[in-house]
Amino acid sequence: MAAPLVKICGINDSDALDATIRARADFIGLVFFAKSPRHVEPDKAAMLAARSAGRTTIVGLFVDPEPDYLARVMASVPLDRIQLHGKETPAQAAAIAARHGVPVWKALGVKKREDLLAADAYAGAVERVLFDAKPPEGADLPGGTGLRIDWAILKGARPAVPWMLAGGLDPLNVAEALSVTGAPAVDVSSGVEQAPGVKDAARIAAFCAAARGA
Ligand SMILES: O=C(O)c1ccccc1N[C@@H]1O[C@H](COP(=O)(O)O)[C@@H](O)[C@H]1O
Repeated sequence: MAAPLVKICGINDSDALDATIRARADFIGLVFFAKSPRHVEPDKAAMLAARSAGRTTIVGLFVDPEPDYLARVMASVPLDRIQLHGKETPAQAAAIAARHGVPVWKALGVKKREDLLAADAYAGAVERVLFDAKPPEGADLPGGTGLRIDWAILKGARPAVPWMLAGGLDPLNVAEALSVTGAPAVDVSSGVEQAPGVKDAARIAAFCAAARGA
């Protein structure tokens, strides 16, 4: 089986970026959501993108973005992918991809097996869906919380769109998560931090190694 693709999300400073590039992560995520402890302003994001100098693929994470805000970020930060982590419909996701000429990923909250069916509606609209744990009702953050999906739900899952596993992954559990679910790609944020919004270089390296060794 091919090595899984790895995304490290919530990169917000040069040290974290450099650690992620050293660990050869396939994707880095920049969070554009003011309520997140990982939020980056567009000018800082542009600096991080320039520093990465094409050595990784940059994913911009948005939650139900206002069109003007998304356009402002896209004008100053060379994002390779747009990840939508709110309640965006397939039509909205397709419109964002068309308007900005960038493939879109759509995060879907999963608590039970039927939740996986939501992926099918995004076929043709997005490049990839991202299965994340469903946040509790009324939660401030729709992701980046360390909550985990019951991986057994994903056993044998064959969504109509390429997919990625997220939610509560860390260096110690990612190999088991991959082995139970067969996920082709994984995404982590809080599991490679020493405090909310503060990435840990050793945990980033350990996560990438564990995912590739799985
Ligand atoms: O990382 C954030 O702060 C964030 C904010 C709003 C929506 C999503 C966010 N992160 C994404 O959430 C999942 C799971 O994160 P974790 O590993 O459980 O902390 C992941 O896809 C992040 O990209």
